[in-house]
Amino acid sequence: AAAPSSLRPVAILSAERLATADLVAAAKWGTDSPIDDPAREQQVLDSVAAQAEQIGADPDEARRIFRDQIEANKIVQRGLHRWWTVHPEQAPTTKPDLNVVRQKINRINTELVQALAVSTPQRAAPSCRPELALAVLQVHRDTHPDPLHTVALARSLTSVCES
Ligand SMILES: O=C(O)C(=O)C[C@]1(C(=O)O)C=C[C@@H](O)C=C1
Repeated sequence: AAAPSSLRPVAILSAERLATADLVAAAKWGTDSPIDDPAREQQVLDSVAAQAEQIGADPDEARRIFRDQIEANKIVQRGLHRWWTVHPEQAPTTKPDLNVVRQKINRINTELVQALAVSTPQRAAPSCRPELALAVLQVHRDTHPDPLHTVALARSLTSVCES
């Protein structure tokens, strides 16, 4: 069997980050908090750029990749809010604490910055796209995401391969 790809943790952590979108969507559902929170996005981007720099990775690349992660998160949140608008009986009945969810997102962000740094050579290689596609298929097989999360996972990874 082939050696496990260093891109696999990147795909797994991206899927874990997307799973938090369900919690964020539930936290914001029925409140005045909009899905788009530019101040929080800036905080996330500044933080991952600083963490990347600290471990000798490219901070601008971290910003680029996490912009995609955030866009993907919003795809899931918007999709769920639309779904719950049409099917109110399926809307969540308990509201997670957004600050607690953000602490979880922060932890995943740190792990993802590290996984991206480890996979720098693989991300620069011509084999990145097929390797990443395989990693996504493996995550898909292991986690059985719904179509919304599948689409969003692809969106979250668009800048991971450097060429
Ligand atoms: O923390 C939030 O409020 C989120 O919705 C999560 C998140 C993210 O992916 O980090 C996504 C959209 C917001 O604009 C800010 C941040």
